[in-house]
Amino acid sequence: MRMLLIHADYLEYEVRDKALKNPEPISDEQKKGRLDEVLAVFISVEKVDEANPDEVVEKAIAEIEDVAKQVKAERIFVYPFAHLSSELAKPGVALEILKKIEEKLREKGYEVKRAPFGYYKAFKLSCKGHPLAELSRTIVPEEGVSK
Ligand SMILES: NCC(=O)N[C@H]1[C@@H](O)[C@H](n2cnc3c(N)ncnc32)O[C@@H]1CO
Repeated sequence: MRMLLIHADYLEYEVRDKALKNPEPISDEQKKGRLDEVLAVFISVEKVDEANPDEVVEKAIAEIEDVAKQVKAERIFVYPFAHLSSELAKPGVALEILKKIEEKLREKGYEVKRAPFGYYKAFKLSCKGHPLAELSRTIVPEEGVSK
């Protein structure tokens, strides 16, 4: 799994077109979304993650929470982003992993939104620009090392 974490004044998106034949079904309300004072987490789920999805979810949560605490972010935007890797996991597995990350972060008390899966989306992002505002992490299952 590859993650790009951006601490932002806001992130807003608007769904444009389908990027998959069968994208995630969404309500009209989910076609647009915005969070202010947010840690935006752009995530590419990778083929290697298919070996142990639950472990990858746990490691991702740990990394995201570590950064959220450092930048004092209470809101997290989980953003499916297929552009951080050339070894992408199958859509079905990727969506399940992203949903679990969303659910577990919410259980930990964060306000969480997840952008719709399987669509092209317009988005606006206002990065805060402080030293910890732009970070990346790589997560692999089993003995993998998070960077
Ligand atoms: N920016 C627009 C976009 O990325 N759209 C992507 C994601 O929403 C989603 N997607 C498919 N596979 C994956 C994956 N392995 N990891 C994350 N998202 C995925 O499906 C779209 C087409 O790849």
